[in-house]
Amino acid sequence: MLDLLPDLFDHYLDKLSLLPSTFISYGGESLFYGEVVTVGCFEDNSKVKWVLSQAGKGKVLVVDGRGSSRALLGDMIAKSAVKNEWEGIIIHGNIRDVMCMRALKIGVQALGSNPIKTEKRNRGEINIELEIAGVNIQPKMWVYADAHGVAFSLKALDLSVLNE
Ligand SMILES: O=C([O-])CC(=O)C(=O)O
Repeated sequence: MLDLLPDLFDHYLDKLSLLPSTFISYGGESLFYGEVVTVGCFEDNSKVKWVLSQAGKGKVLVVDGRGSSRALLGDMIAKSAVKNEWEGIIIHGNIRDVMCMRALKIGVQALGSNPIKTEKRNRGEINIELEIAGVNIQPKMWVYADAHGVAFSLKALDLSVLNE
């Protein structure tokens, strides 16, 4: 299965909030979903690095870069996320090492790329409520992503109905 969002919206239109931003899929997996973990940060990806060094099976990290221009994710941090079994990473901001990302078995979506990394000064917050492009995002919500974009739901949706 490579397309998820069209069927998901056919079944669950009222339960989903689609992010209006245009994300680019950079990871080796274009379709991914899971329970939301959040980070909010500005020009400092210390918390992104720390969170992705923890166990992530069934989870997707959603990062609000709050208008940061420097890269909030690179290949080393993404490799650590793969090792720790994260399903995916969604960055409302930029990433780097974009060609390496394609080889990694993980979903990565971001607004764009920037070759310069941030300064790690341990600033930023983990598991806070985010407001991205008018969509309220809370930890433990569920997120679904594919080439069509990124959509959130309050609870996990039953995907078995999509094959009916
Ligand atoms: O360390 C960083 O900020 C980003 C990076 O280059 C990597 O993850 O490889």
